[in-house]
Amino acid sequence: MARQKNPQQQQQQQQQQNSNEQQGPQLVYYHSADVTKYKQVVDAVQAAEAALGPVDVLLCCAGMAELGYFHDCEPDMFARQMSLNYLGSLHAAKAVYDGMLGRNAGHIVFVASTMALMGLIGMSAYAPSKFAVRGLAECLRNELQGSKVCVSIAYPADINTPGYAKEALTKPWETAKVSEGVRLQSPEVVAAQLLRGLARGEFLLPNSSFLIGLLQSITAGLIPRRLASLAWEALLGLASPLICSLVAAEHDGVARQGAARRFARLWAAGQAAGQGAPPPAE
Ligand SMILES: CCCCCCCCCCCCCCCC(=O)[C@@H](N)CO
Repeated sequence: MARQKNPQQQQQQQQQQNSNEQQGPQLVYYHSADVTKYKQVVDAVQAAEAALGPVDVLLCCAGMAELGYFHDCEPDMFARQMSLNYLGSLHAAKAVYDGMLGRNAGHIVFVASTMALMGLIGMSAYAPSKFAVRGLAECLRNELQGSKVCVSIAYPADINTPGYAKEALTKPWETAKVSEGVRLQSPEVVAAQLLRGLARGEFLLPNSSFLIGLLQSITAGLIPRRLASLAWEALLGLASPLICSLVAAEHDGVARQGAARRFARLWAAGQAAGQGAPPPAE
């Protein structure tokens, strides 16, 4: 947890900011916590606020991806993903929310994923946990109208981190193949892009991948737009049904290629039990 200046309150805090800079280097405080446990998150926020003062910007970026074919995933895995990726973000937001409203200042930033905008083979536990983060962010965005607390969300694609290396170990080849279409991003580039959007106070943060930026525009939904985005989206709207059909057809083609191998065990079991139709020929 690091304390950052709230872009919306820049002017108000400029004086304090200046005096902070005069006093010396930026202060950094950390306190590790398991975000799946609400009490631990509350304790971490309290400790951080005691050390540095009230939270101006909350960045909810704790998360992890557990990938695999739906039939290989234990029911517990779905609960774990919801607990970490969704409830983890919820707990952090909840822990700072009343304080931010009390001060009528603050910024809550959710780091979701491209997988909050679309579904993909191998992502049946992970994607819904990120869709849930989007749902929460959109609810809070609307609910916070009339206050000076604001909400933003980012939908980054694959980022080159230790977590990414770890998820590769269980990533179905179809998932890997489809993800190849979007370049692996460096954490620095993603973070810099996110901060640029934050400084502009936008709900939908910009994406460092052009393609995912397009997907963000196409799937932006019921949120307000700037005039410039309206014009761009209206144009894009003409082409997007075609673009989406082509991309989906590409993804479905990859999934079909793997079906015989992916479902071999289940189909064999069905046939052995005398229930199954023979697997469709390729
Ligand atoms: C205009 C439309 C273009 C659409 C192109 C879509 C291509 C799909 C790319 C999937 C990328 C996967 C990102 C997952 C990131 C993540 O959170 C992972 N680290 C978790 O596994």
